[in-house]
Amino acid sequence: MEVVLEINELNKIYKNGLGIRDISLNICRGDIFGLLGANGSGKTTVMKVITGLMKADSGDVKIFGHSINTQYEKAMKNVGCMIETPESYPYLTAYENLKQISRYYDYIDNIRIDEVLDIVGILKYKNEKTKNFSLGMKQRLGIATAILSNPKLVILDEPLNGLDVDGMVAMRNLIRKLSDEEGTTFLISSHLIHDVELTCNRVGVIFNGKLINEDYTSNILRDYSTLENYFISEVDSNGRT
Ligand SMILES: Nc1ncnc2c1ncn2[C@@H]1O[C@H](COP(=O)(O)OP(=O)(O)OP(=O)(O)O)[C@@H](O)[C@H]1O
Repeated sequence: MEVVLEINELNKIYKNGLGIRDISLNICRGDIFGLLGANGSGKTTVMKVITGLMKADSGDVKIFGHSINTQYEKAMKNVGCMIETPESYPYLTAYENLKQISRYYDYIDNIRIDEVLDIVGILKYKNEKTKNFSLGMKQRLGIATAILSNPKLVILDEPLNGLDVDGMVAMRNLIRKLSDEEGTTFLISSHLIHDVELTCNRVGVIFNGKLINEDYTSNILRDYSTLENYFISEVDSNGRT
């Protein structure tokens, strides 16, 4: 199986002693990997380091075989991401925001912009300035931005934040469709366990900055009635305080 994302012994400790320790993980083509963890467990830090927004203290990350330390542009060429709260130009419309992004690529036309706005359910707000967008609409625009260039690896930090039920179901369907039909690989962080159970084929549990376990969702659900029970059991056996 083609390894898309290879994380080797990644460490990033902030001055206050918090951060992530010894994270190693391989994610393969077509995987929808859910990184589950409580608030402050280290999910965003992992994603920031993987995408080069923050430099690791040690360790390496390879994306499509290219190290983010030594071949950053090649590594990130086929990556789309949304880390923390998505930002946009508030005085531009949704369309104009995506048009700005499209200028980095020579193959994104107006049809593709409409297509992604439609996919995330905000086509009807195409010509609205984003300063008037609700949290859920901003989140949808962030996801549209992440998938605009048809990336092969999509990294989404808490993609369901602020989405209503329809939005959550639509996002889940979109992720699964891209994975099934295009072989798109996803790394998603979330603390919404039920949604991870329904969306992800693999799950990793991060606790106090360490990846304490990871497995296929189907294996987990063979041993536990719900992913929540697995999560609680893993965290308890790793010394919840
Ligand atoms: N710049 C920083 N300086 C110091 N500590 C930080 C910094 N950024 C994050 N932390 C701490 O590192 C730990 C991991 O934070 P991180 O944001 O990665 O967690 P998270 O799992 O994404 O949390 P959440 O679900 O609340 O977004 C937390 O305890 C946080 O307080």
